[in-house]
Amino acid sequence: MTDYFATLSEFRALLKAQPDPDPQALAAAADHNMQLTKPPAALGQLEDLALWYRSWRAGPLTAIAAPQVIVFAGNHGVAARGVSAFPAEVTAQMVMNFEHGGAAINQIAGSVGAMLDVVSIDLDRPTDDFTQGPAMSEADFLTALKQGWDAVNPSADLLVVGEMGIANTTAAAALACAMLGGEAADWTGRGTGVDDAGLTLKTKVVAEGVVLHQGQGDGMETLRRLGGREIAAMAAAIARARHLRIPVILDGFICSAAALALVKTQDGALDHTVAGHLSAEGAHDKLLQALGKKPLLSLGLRLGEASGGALAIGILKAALACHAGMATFAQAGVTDA
Ligand SMILES: Cc1cc2ncn([C@H]3O[C@H](COP(=O)(O)O)[C@@H](O)[C@H]3O)c2cc1C
Ligand SMILES: O=C(O)c1cccnc1
Repeated sequence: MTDYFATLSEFRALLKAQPDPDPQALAAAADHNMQLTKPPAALGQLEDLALWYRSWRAGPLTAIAAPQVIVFAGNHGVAARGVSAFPAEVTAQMVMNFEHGGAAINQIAGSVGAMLDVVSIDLDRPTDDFTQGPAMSEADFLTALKQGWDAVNPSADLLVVGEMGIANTTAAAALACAMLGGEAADWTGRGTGVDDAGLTLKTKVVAEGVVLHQGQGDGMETLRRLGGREIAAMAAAIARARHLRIPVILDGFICSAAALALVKTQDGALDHTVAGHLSAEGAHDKLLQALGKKPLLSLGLRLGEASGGALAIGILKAALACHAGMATFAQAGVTDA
């Protein structure tokens, strides 16, 4: 199996040839789970998570030791339409903040013991305004996909991807609307906190983009037309993780829109992912329903930066710590039912 791509059709071919979960590892994990010192299913979803995780990472029973968080940053031409409560320069300023350890994601990643990588993609060159034409040329789109693919650390044992890009809730709403249908208003939320007039304008901009680009191709083509560099990179990183059998926790609304583009291109492309949290951004619940994912956490976050996904690393770590570290009934001398 080839593990790189020089063209978009090679990227699509890679998506088609992705590995599946290991049924033997899953059966062994289920058997082990039954022997642990607790009533059956008493750890609820933690047990499902452990079994799912082990089905992707066959091999010795171990705790999660090397989670990776990647924040991709990109700028959006559509920001010039006034769709964000903040100016576009904040994207680059926040990248500096990530590098100096001052953002929310620095603290959250640190608190769950994850390494944090920040990848800026052509911040000086915003994408084109998607209400005028495709956001990215094929060459720019391919470059962003490669940045995402390359950013995944092959020795990570869990991945969370997130983003920074002023105006990217507009791009994410347009992606969801184009791929899932409905009205622009169904998918457009307040992002960084636009007021009512801002929300009306933002909804109009989303509708214009969807009218221009809807039905022009598969998920990848929609991503090129309505997405952004950081959104494309997130999609490619999620795909690379599958290639490396690294389970992925999805973050909020924007990350979910990137994920949607993958699964609209290739059925099953998100089987190695779970939803970390439910974002307070308007349409995230509907988007997660479309992905068939139930969020692990619901804490009212509406930040992005991989923050909600990174918080859920703690849940997955605990699930695997129980699965790998608990004694069996036989080992502990506890009487089984
Ligand atoms: C200081 C600051 C830090 C952030 N961290 C993430 N975002 C989030 O807000 C942006 C999306 O919202 P919109 O579409 O309304 O621009 C993205 O950059 C996202 O990551 C931030 C936004 C700001 C202002
Ligand atoms: O859920 C998200 O990803 C989100 C919501 C609001 C602003 N930025 C990101």
